This record gives sequence, structure tokens and C-alpha cells, in this order.
Amino acid sequence: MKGKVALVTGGAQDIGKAIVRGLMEKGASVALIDIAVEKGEEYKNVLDKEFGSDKSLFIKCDVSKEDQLKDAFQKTVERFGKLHVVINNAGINNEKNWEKTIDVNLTGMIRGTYLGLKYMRTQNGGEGGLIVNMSSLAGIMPAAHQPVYTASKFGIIGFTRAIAAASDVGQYGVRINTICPGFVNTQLLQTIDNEENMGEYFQYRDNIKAMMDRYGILEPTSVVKGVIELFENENLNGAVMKITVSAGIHYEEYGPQYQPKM
Ligand SMILES: NC(=O)c1ccc[n+]([C@@H]2O[C@H](COP(=O)([O-])OP(=O)(O)OC[C@H]3O[C@@H](n4cnc5c(N)ncnc54)[C@H](O)[C@@H]3O)[C@@H](O)[C@H]2O)c1
Ligand SMILES: CCCCC/C=C\C=C\[C@H](O)C/C=C\C/C=C\CCCC(=O)O
Repeated sequence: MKGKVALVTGGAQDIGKAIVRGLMEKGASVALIDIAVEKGEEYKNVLDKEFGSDKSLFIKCDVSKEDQLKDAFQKTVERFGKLHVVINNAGINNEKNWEKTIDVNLTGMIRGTYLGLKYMRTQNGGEGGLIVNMSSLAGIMPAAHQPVYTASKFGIIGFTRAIAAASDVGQYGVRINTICPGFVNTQLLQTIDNEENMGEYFQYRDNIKAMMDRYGILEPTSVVKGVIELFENENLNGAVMKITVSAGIHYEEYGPQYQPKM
């Protein structure tokens, strides 16, 4: 990771914040992109003291806004000269304002992938690299009280597997993966206690809490381990990583995939 440049969306808090630190500890320079300005600037100050002020960059950006996301990628490359790792991690849980969930979780992630490819594809003068799109176990097993969150996370997996195949066929030099964690101990889990997020599914919050008790809750560091594994193993393009308390890091197995002839 030494000499590599990474961009992490939703990097000011919880899973994204832990990934930023994990990549910097391995020697990367990191741009953390987040809508939360105070948290982002505060974290950047902490990182400056630990790693040096030239090693990270905070950029205020709403990933659902095309211009802001384009600008964030451009600023990252202007500042660090290149780009090797993109972690499209920013995500929300809002079943009431469900269109926003699609805008942030799915549209933002698709745009983040295309922008990553723009700067990283070898055909464009990039040095290749890795894109990780944060899905969820809810992208594999439908979560009854999160239908739109589930749709966004299924969409991330479908898009990522398809674009990873395109990268193979087109020899982009970029590996593209999804990570699907089970419950992780973050502020996102607090949203189930909020009617503004859950809408009509608010009444089922105790069922969801019972699931958390049954399956257990991961710490963000487990997800960091997943990212490092995907960076270090170059043979996993398109793989869908699952992380659970009971089985740790493992991979979803799919049937044969349509593969155009080269
Ligand atoms: N916590 C879990 O149980 C869990 C499980 C599986 C997957 N995930 C996924 O992991 C990712 C991170 O989740 P988390 O639990 O750390 O959530 P979190 O709410 O704790 O943190 C999300 C971060 O994203 C930022 N963000 C939100 N909307 C944004 C936007 N429009 N533009 C830019 N930044 C934005 C927030 O400010 C925050 O810093 C999400 O994609 C989530 O769906 C979480
Ligand atoms: C069931 C939905 C809970 C919604 C809580 C709010 C946001 C959390 C989102 C996470 O991405 C949900 C992650 C996983 C839910 C699906 C399966 C449960 C875990 C099963 C297991 O660990 O083996």
C-alpha cells in the first residue's frame, strides 16, 4: 500500500473512518470524502498528527450530487497525482425518503465506480487498482423491513459483478469487488429507532433488534480486514465478500456467469 493513493467515501465516521485509518497504517495517502464537515475536519486533524499533514485530504461532498463527486475525484488526483484504490462506502438507511436511499447508496456508488475507472484504467493512463463497493448481507438475503435498502444493496452487487466482468474482458487493470457485512456496530444501526428513517417499518424495530441479538454485531475493524484482503489478493476480481460474526470473512458462490467471447 506504500505510495498508493486511496479515496474513501463516507470516510468521516464508523466503517469508512476505520477503513481510512487501516489504509493509512499500511502506508497509503487517503482522501476522505464525506457530507459531514465537522466530523471530517476533526478526523483529518487527528490523522495529521499521526501520519503527517500531507498524507490525507478531507473533501466535503454529497455523493448523490454528480458535480460534487466529480470535483472530489479531481481534487484528489490534483493533490496526490494519481489514484489506486476507491472505497465507495457512503450509505444511508431511509425507507421513508426511499428515493434518497437509491440516490446515495446506488447512484452514488455507480458514479463513484465510473469515476474511479476514469482515473485508474490503464487505457486512460492510470496505474490500475482496486474499487470496493460496500454492500451488505441485505444485498444477498432480503431484509423484510428494509425493502429499498435491500434493493440498493442487491443493485450494488449486480452492478459490481457486471462491471468487474467488463474490466476482465476490457483489460482495464482494475479489480472491482463488493463487501457484504452483517450487522456492524455503527451509528447506522441507530436508524431503526427513528420513524423518520423507518417509516411504516418502524413498528418492527424489536424484530430487527432480536436479529441483532441472534446473529451478533461485528466491529468496523472486521470490514477493514476485508478491504486489506481484497487489496492483497489479486485473484479476486468480481468476488462478493461476506463478513459475519459466525463465519468471519468468506465469499458468496454464484452459478455460471454470462461471459462474452473475447
Ligand atoms: N452498520 C452496518 O450494520 C452495516 C452493515 C452492512 C453494510 N453497511 C454499509 O456500510 C457503509 C457504511 O455504513 P456505516 O454503518 O459506517 O454508516 P454510518 O451512518 O455510521 O456512516 C456513514 C458515513 O457516510 C456519510 N454519508 C452519508 N450520506 C452521505 C452522502 N450523501 N455523501 C457523502 N457521505 C455521506 C455519513 O456522513 C457518515 O460519515 C454503508 O454503505 C452501509 O450500508 C453497514
Ligand atoms: C434487517 C435489517 C436491519 C436494518 C438495520 C439498519 C441498517 C443496517 C444495515 C445493515 O447493512 C444490515 C446488515 C445485515 C442484515 C441482514 C442479515 C442479518 C445478519 C445475518 C448474519 O450475520 O449472519
